Formats: sequence, C-alpha cells, structure tokens
Amino acid sequence: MLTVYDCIVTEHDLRLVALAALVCALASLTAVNLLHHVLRLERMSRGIWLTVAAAATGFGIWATHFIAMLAYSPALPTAYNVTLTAVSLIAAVLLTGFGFGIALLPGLTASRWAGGAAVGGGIAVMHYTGMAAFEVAGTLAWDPTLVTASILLGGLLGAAAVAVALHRATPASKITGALLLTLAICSHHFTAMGAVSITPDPTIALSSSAIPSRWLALGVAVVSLVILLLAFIALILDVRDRRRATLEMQRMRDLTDAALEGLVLCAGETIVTVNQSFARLTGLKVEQIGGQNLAAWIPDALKREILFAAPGQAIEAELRHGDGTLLPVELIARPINYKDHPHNVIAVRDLRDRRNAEAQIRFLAHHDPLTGLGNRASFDQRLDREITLHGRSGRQLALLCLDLDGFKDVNDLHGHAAGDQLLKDIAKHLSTALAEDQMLARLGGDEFAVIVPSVADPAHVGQLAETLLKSLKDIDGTDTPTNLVSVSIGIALYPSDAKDRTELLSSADTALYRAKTEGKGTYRFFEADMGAQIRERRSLEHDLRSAIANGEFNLVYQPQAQVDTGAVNGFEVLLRWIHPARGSVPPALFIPIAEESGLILKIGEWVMREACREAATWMRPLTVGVNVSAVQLTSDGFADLVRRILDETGLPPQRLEIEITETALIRDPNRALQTLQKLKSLGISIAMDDFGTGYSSLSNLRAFPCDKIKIDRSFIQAVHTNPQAATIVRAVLGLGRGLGLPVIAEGVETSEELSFLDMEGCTEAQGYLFGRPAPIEEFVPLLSENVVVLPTSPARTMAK
Ligand SMILES: Nc1nc2c(ncn2[C@@H]2O[C@@H]3COP(=O)(O)O[C@H]4[C@@H](O)[C@H](n5cnc6c(=O)[nH]c(N)nc65)O[C@@H]4COP(=O)(O)O[C@H]3[C@H]2O)c(=O)[nH]1
Repeated sequence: MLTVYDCIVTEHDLRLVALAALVCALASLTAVNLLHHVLRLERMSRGIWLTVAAAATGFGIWATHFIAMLAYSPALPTAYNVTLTAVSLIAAVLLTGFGFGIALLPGLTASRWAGGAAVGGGIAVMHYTGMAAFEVAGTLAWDPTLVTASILLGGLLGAAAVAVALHRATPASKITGALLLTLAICSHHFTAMGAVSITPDPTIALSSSAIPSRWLALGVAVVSLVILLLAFIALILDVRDRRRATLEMQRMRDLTDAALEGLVLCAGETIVTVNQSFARLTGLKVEQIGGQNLAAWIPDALKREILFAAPGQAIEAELRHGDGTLLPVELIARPINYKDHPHNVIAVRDLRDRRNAEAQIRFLAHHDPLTGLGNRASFDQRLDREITLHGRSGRQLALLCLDLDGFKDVNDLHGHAAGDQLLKDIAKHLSTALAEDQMLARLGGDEFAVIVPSVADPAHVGQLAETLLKSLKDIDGTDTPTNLVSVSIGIALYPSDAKDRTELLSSADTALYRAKTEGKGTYRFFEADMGAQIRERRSLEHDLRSAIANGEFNLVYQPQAQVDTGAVNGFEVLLRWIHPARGSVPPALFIPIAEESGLILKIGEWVMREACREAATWMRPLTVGVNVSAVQLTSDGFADLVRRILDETGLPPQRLEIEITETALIRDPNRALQTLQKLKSLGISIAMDDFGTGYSSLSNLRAFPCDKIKIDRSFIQAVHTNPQAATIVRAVLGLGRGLGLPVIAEGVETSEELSFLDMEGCTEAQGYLFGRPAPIEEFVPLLSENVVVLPTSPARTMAK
C-alpha cells in the first residue's frame, strides 16, 4: 500500500494524476449514462449504442492510463511502441464492450457482476498491454503481489461498479456506479504502477519507431476530446430520455387516472404507484400510498396469494379504507414489464354499488317495496314452513287475512300518494302490535296477512285481532284519510280449518268476506258453513256483471200518495233482477254485492236513465224517486251524469227525487255535500230514506240540503204493537215539522196504520195499501188522470 502511495506521490506529477482521474470520472459517467440509454432502447438498436458505450469506456480507460503515464517521470528517456499502444486501446474497447454485453443480459443480477468483472479484466489487459508498449532506458521488474492485487481491484471494483450502476435508473445509483468504475480504473492503474520498478540500463536504447511521449500527449488529448464529445452526446441523450420518460409517465398517469377502476402497480408486494381512483377508494392521496406494502390495503394474505397465482382472474376481496373500514372489491392482477423489471398491475373494482344492488334485488324478491313488509313469495314460504312444523308438533297455527274497507275511495278521492301513505301507516301500526315470532306480509293492493304460530287458545287470536283493529284507530288522520277506511279481518286455524296452505288461505279469506259483509271494521273466525255462502255470493257477483247486457233487469214502480186524499204524487222506482236460473233475486241481496264490487255505478246509471225516460213520457207531472247508493253519490261526476240524463230524456229536474240514506252521507260527508248541492242547484229534490234506522241525526238533516224525510217501514209496521215505534214515528214527524220538511211514511200496509199517520199529521205515504211495486203499465190510469189509489178506505173522498 505504501509502495503504491510512494509511487503516486514521488514518481508522478500530481496535476496530471488529477487530470487522469478527472478524465476517468468523465468517461465512467458517460459509460453509465450510455448503458442506461441502451437499456431503454429496443433490442434491435441496442448494438450501436453498446458500441458507443464500449468506445467511451475503452477510450476513457486508455486515456486515463496514458495521462497517468505522462504524469509518471522515471527520470529516464521513455517512448511508446505504436503497435502495442494501438492494441491496448483496441483491447480496452473490445473487452469493455464484451463486459457490457454480458451485463446487459436481461433478468440476471449475476450477469451484471460478471459483465463488470469482464470490464475489470479489460482494464487490466489494457494496462499491461500499455505497459508492454512502454519503452524506457532500463529494465522493468514486477512485484507479483501488487500485480495480482491490481488485477483483483480492477475486477472486483469493476464488477461492483456495473452492478450498482445498472441496479436503478436513479441519479444516486448512476453516480455511485460511475465513481466505482473510476475507482476500479484508477486503483488498478496506480497499484499496477506500484508493482513496477525500473533499473536504469544505458545499454538499452529506445526503438526508433517508438512514439515519443509528447506525441503520446497529443494522442491522449485527441482521445480525451473524443471522450468529452461522447460525454456530451450521452448527456443530451440522457436529458432527452428523461424528458420522454417524464412525458410518458405523465401520459400513463393521466390515462390511469382517467380509469374508473383503481389501478395499483406493484413490484412484488410493494406498491410502486397507484392511480387517483385507487387513492379515492382508500380515502388517501396518491403520494401517501406509493412505497407501502400491498398487505396494508388488502389484508387477506390468502387472497393476495391467489391474486398473483392466477393472473387475469377476477377474485373478490376486501380493501382496507384509510379509516380502517373494509370495502368489497374485485381484483384482477396482470404481470407487466415496467422499467425492464417484472411488475404486476392490479385492477381494483369497487363492488359496493353492485353489492347494494344485489341486496336491493334480494330485498325486493322477498319484500313489498312500498311498506317494506314481506311480500307474497316470502309469506308463502314462511306459511309452508310453519305448516310443516305445526303439522309435526300438533300445535295450532292461525292465519289472519286483513283487508281495508273503502281503500279504493281513498285512492279515488285523495289520490294515489295518499293511498300509499295510508298503506305505509297501516303497515307500521300493525307491525308494532305484533310479537317477534308473528309475521305480517302485504299480499296485494290493500290485503295484508298475519301468521301467528303456536296458538294455545283461539281466543288469544281474537284478542290479537281486536288489538290490530284498535291499533289502526290510533293512526293520525291528518295526512291520511283514515276516517274513510276500516279494516276487516278473517281468521282461520291450522289444522282445524284447513289441511294445507291453499285451503288455509281460502278459509281465512272466507272468514274475511264474512267480516266485510257483516259490518266491516270487525273480525270473524272461519266457520265450516261459511264457504257455501261465500261461493253463493261470488256466483251472484259474477252473474251481476252480465245482467245489464243480458237485459235481466227491469224497473217496478210504487206509488206515493197523499195520506188524506189518497191522491198520487209520484212513484218510487225499484229495481228487479230476473236471474235466468234463480228467477227473481231480491234487491236486498244483490244491491250490497253490486255496491261492494262497484257494479252499482253502471247499474245505477241504467236505473236512472230508464226511470227518467219513463217518467218523461207520463202525462201528469208526477215525481219519480230513484234510489242512489253511497258509491254513486261519492263517485266522480255523478251530478254531471244526472244532468246529462235529464237533458237526454227531457225530464224536468223538479220531477226527479233522489233517495239517499244517511250512511251514504257519512261515508264522505264533504264530497256528498258537494254532489247534493250540485243536484239541488239543478232543481232536483233530495229525500232522506230509511230515516230512523241509521244515525237519525238532526245535524245530518240540517247540514245536507234535504227536501223530504222517509220514515222507515219497520216503524210503521210496528206502530200498533210497539209503543216505542209509535214514539219514534211521532218524533220524526215532529222533527219534520220543526225543520219545515215534509215526511213520507214507507211500508203502509193497513188502514189502521194510515189512520194513525193521518192523526199524527203525516201527509204522505207509500206501501202495499196504495199499491205494490209493479211494472208501470199497471199504473197507466194514474199517469194520465188524477185517480185516487185508495179504494179500500170508505172514509176517504174519491177525488177526480
Ligand atoms: N213489507 C213491505 N215492504 C214494502 C211495502 N212497500 C214497499 N215495500 C218495499 O220496501 C222497499 C222500499 O225501498 P227502499 O227502502 O228504498 O229499499 C230498497 C233500496 O234500498 C234497494 N233498492 C231497490 N232498488 C234500488 C235501486 O234501483 N238502486 C239502489 N241503489 N237501491 C235500490 O233495495 C231495497 C229493497 O227494495 P225492495 O225489495 O224493492 O223493497 C222495497 C219495497 O218493495 C210494504 O207495504 N210492506
């Protein structure tokens, strides 16, 4: 070591040593930059630039050697053999090119070390060939240890230089590599120079063809200029490559950021970079993620293993958000070559929307979207399950079918939004009244059902039905018109009322039908004989639908006469249905069915038109009383319909009397009032039918524009037997007098009843005593002349 130091300090011109080191460093940096340039090139165009890199390095080694030789002053005449000097340059270029070629073999780290060692070998070959070209007037002696050391230094440092320089494309890696290469060349040179000792020998003459040292200096200067030029080219190339790489990187980043999916570039499990979409998924910034381990974001090690083991295959995993929550994602990995190194790109797709949609679909498949209750499908499944369980255990199961009475009116009168709101409110109230193990489902428009498992006593189910009915009374009617609806409930038990689901549903439905027909807003248990009645009712409803078209209806007329004179004032029109198989079906049977099914609208229109057409043909201006049901009165445009019929038939409105019951008013008082006012404004009169049986409310008589009160026939017929009935008749007659409204008594069958009415001041009557309802042809004389209809009463004056 000391020998080498002595050699540098005492035998060399240090300024030239510094210049040699500078040229060497410049050549090394040029070589490293050119090597990286070669790496970035297509394989095809690599050869040329590999040659340029080999030339720059070979020339650099050569120039370093000869500048250092110029710095060497053994105080003897020296010169250089031309051929060997040229060979040393060629050897330096060729061996460096060979070493670089090995080092650039793709994918092998060992090849970089081997290539670097070959470059180190080139340095040694060049040096010792150069020394062979060295002529001096003396003899050279070599220290074998230092020679070996010089070769090892060149080889080892050369290997390390190339390996480090090519490890990464960072400036640090490049500079370190270049410094190591400089060190390899310089350390080799000066160690080798330390190994040589010259013994002056005046007998040895320098050959005449040898280049003198000053010529060598010129040659070295030229070579150094070549190195400078190559270095400049390498710099330009490097800057250009960097700019391109930056642009390319920016383009790639823009492209990946535009992707909706998250993209992660990984070297092994280390994240190199990510795009904006991925950063968004994690809630962090792009810069915060680069350099981290993939495990920080995809915690499931097995999933990561599968991901890399099966490139191109989508796998579902969980991604950790910056806040620690886990998101469902789909991952696909693809291997790519990035910066000549194998990498993986992982596409990350957010599955939250898909999962939500799937959950939504699953929910919709089993739930009613409006109320959130179970739907028919999930109800059927549960019922089947419960039936199987109860069948095995022998316990009882109850099924409650609920139906809203009057729900159609809510939709018609208040709109569908109000109807929907009402259904939601009802679902909420019913749900809160039920226990955990009971299931409420919405089976259709206004149909709900409740499954009650493990029924110990049917009376408990009755109590539950009452609770449900009561719970609906609590609904605040400000937003939803609950006063228009009530709920009817039908209850059937398994296994006593049915042997399977279909039969159980049918039994509960039958009980529901009964509840609806027997007052609504109530509940009924299934009874064995209900089925036949319901079938009967449904069959009638079916036949009613075609009754008008089949001409099965006709009208009968019943006279209404003055009590004192018997003079006829008009007729009440009554509908008759002659069923092709059953014969005459009483209105008390089919009118409620027509009302419930809505058929009354068509039927009522037919009655009104026929009655008006008939009355318009009468010679005398008698009144015609037409019964109008609640459904008609509250239907859209009823008053307009009546006006059109009057126009069509030509009947003066004053001759038409519409008979309504109090129940029709109570159903929807506002709408009823509006319609009645319109009818009144047309000149039509209104009679309050069946008075005394329903609400018999004075306020109704006051609030609605009524022209006549009709006392129900049940009171008239009991007037002699039941003192209470007589009192009611008197009270109604008093009410009429007080309000200034005429009162007509219905169902007068005997002269005693008539006498009573006469005595009590009732002015008008109707009943079998005056005439049974009959086809109008039977009353022809009454229509043309003022014939009194009461021939049986001798007390009465016959009026002409
Ligand atoms: N025992 C007895 N009965 C008498 C006597 N005088 C009349 N009647 C019966 O009493 C009912 C009077 O009709 P209502 O109270 O309007 O009661 C009617 C009415 O509410 C309804 N109805 C009949 N036709 C129509 C119609 O065209 N439209 C509507 N909406 N309802 C109708 O059907 C109900 C029953 O009608 P009907 O069976 O025809 O029964 C009629 C009539 O035949 C009597 O002296 N003794």
